[in-house]
Amino acid sequence: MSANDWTRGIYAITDAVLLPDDAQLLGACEAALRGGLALLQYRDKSTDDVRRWRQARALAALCTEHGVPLIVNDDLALVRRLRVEGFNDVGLHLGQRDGSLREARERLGPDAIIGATCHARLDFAARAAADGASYLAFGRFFVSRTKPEAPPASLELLARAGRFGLPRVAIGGIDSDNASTAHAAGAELLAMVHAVFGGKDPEACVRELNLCLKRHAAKFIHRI
Ligand SMILES: Cc1ncc(COP(=O)(O)OP(=O)(O)O)c(N)n1
Ligand SMILES: Cc1nc(C(=O)O)sc1CCOP(=O)(O)O
Ligand SMILES: [Mg+2]
Repeated sequence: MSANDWTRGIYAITDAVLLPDDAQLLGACEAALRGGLALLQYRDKSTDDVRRWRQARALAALCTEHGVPLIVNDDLALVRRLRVEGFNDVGLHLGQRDGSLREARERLGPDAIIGATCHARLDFAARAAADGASYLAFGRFFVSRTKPEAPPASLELLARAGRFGLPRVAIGGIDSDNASTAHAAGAELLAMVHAVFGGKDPEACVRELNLCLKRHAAKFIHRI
């Protein structure tokens, strides 16, 4: 099991354009992990199965060293293969068109982390929660450089999504300027691609994001 609490904090997502080869991918992810991630997602939309397996396996080993769960985007078969190899902390993220969450839960068992994209829809969130999701992802909340075409969502949705009792992920254009706003609106996890992997220093960037969250939490505690 992972040593850290994965249910709150910074959730970094890889990008094959920003990190085009193994050395860049692993170097940037190791730096981000040193900065203090709650979760790392391997997101590679290519059909290069050999590369996807090699990279996912290397990331799973890296995440195990840091006690942070690796989440694989879209690909249940890849997650199952990694878990057979002993990477028991590897989980899955599914969008609305990525197959049945209920079936993924049956195949991966009760302990696997399985996340669901809910866009701006509480009905999607209700179904995902009933089907066994571990977290619910909403967005996009801001202008996204990685996925500008993702449907927009407004922050007030996050408070209403609290009724499901699952960690809420905010995604889409999150950065150090707006992270505390999304956190204040109810997101326990802040997912981002460009803010972490679009710059030169993922470690410093994740440290700064964690500081933003800490400062925000301290302000809140001070007020009550
Ligand atoms: C944490 C998180 N939230 C949302 C998504 C988007 O998933 P999806 O809608 O399936 O789109 P793709 O990422 O597959 O293009 C995500 N990957 N992670
Ligand atoms: C993969 C993805 N899904 C989104 C959604 O809204 O469902 S937004 C997004 C991209 C997030 O990247 P960035 O932090 O660079 O905006
Ligand atoms: Mg998907």
